[in-house]
Amino acid sequence: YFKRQRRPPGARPLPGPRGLPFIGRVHDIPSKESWVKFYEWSKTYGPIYQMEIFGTVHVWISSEEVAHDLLSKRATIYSDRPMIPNLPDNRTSGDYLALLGRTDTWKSQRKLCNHLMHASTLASLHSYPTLERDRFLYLMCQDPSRYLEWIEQFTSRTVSRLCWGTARPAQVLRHTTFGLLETISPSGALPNVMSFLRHVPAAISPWKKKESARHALEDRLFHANVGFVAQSLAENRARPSFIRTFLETKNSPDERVRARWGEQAEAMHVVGLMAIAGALTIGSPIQSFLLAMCHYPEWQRKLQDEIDGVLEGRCPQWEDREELPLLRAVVKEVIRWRPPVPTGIPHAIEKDDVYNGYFIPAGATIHALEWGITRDESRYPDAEAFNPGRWIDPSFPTYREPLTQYPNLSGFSQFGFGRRTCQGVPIVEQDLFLTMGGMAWAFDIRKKRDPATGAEIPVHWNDYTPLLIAKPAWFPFDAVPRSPEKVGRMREMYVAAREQPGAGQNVDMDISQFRADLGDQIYFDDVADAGGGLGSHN
Ligand code: HEM
Repeated sequence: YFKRQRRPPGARPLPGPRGLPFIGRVHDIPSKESWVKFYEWSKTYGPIYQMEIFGTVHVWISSEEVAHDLLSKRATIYSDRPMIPNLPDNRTSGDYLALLGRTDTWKSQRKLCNHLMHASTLASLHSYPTLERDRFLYLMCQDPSRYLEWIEQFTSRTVSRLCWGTARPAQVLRHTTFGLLETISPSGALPNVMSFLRHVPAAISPWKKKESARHALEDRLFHANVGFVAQSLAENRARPSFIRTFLETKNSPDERVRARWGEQAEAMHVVGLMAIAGALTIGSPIQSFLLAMCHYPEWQRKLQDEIDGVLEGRCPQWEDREELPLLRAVVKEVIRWRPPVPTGIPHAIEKDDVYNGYFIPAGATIHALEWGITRDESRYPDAEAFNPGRWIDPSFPTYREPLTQYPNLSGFSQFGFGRRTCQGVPIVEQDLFLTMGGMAWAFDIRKKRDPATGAEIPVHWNDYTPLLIAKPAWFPFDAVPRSPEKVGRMREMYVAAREQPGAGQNVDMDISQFRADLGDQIYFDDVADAGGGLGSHN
């Protein structure tokens, strides 16, 4: 009744599936691949529809145009974030930039993040993704069946180096970060599904206990990392990193520069969030690339032809990007075909609004359904098919020139909308170009064959994990080195990468306190590079 009273005259409620009293529409949302169900509803109710879940209005958008109309053009009221029941202070605590409400803390953290990303293109951080890619290729060559472990090591080590100049914190970072994913995912910890459970007192809530232990460990890790960089800087041996850039700015003789970027504690959280985002997300498209190569060998051949033709046997480097448009198209198409954040990261609306005659109430949670957006047939004909050609063939609506520059990931819908767009795109772009290009250069990825019958062992098509960042379930495949010379070259690249500063020669960060804490709960990859491991978190 009150909701009806708030609705301006003439405005209609958005269409959408009806819910049950009190609980709303939760009973038939599947726990796996919920985004497919949300997309199916969009075919019945249109590109924007709503449903209620435990009293909260959720609006689902599966059109890029509508998402831009609301989240970008009306960003003044659509840039807040909803409260996460299992992390109720997410909007105010300042710990996680991406989850903050539209507060002053969010504004200053976003500015700092921009500054660090910009400054990093000037500093010599670019060597880290290449070094880690070289290590990754060698490990893949040793044992491709453990690809989940190698990919997680690649993403967390690369981002650790970018953030703190050392790969040592990578495994502890993995441990804390995958716990956070469960804490914040709508289908993760139970209070996010049944929001009333957040009122269970901390003393008896298993979810609150688990989250508080995880958070305490993460806090210690981030303090230790910043302490390590500060000490290295004082001893004049700090390697390039986001935190080093920040600390150097704080040492500026100009008082205004010193004041501009806030306090060290804030930078610690901003850089911590960058590390979390990098460790969590980038593995998804790397895994989806392997899946795509199993299903679309013809695109693997075309990609190899491009790399072999242009580079004459060399492994792709970041400097080669202008000359490899098909590789950039593959990177973009993998993200379109299997969106890493299929349900998007929700925004919240701060004031009542009317859009095309439909009422959207203040406080509603707004989801840009990335899965639906990538299935729009008018923009992506034959959307279910993996077709990198759509980015480089002029007959497709997504084609854009010049091919030395396009396709690229900048402004891609899969990185969000308006004032909350993803700030990590340059890192993603480089990591994916190097790993996907490196794998196409090094291996023939293909379905395994049964040794007894010779028949192909089937690989799933779309079996993805259910959390906020979706990854394909493990599948068997062969990664056959394309020549003995390439095996030798991979070994050389691996050895060269190990000899770089930061791989154990210089004085490096001491993580023994975490080793003592976590014992064999996690695997410290500096102990034995290619052995051990407790399985990935996928
Ligand atoms: C494949 C990799 C990635 C994907 C698909 C991705 C996607 C997204 C999406 C969908 C959002 C939400 C946008 C919105 O609310 O409209 C987001 C936010 C964000 N991402 Fe990424 N991201 C990726 C990697 C990264 C990396 C490596 C970083 C590291 C710096 C990063 C930093 C951020 C930050 C800081 C935000 C929050 C912005 C804000 O709330 O103001 N992301 N990302």
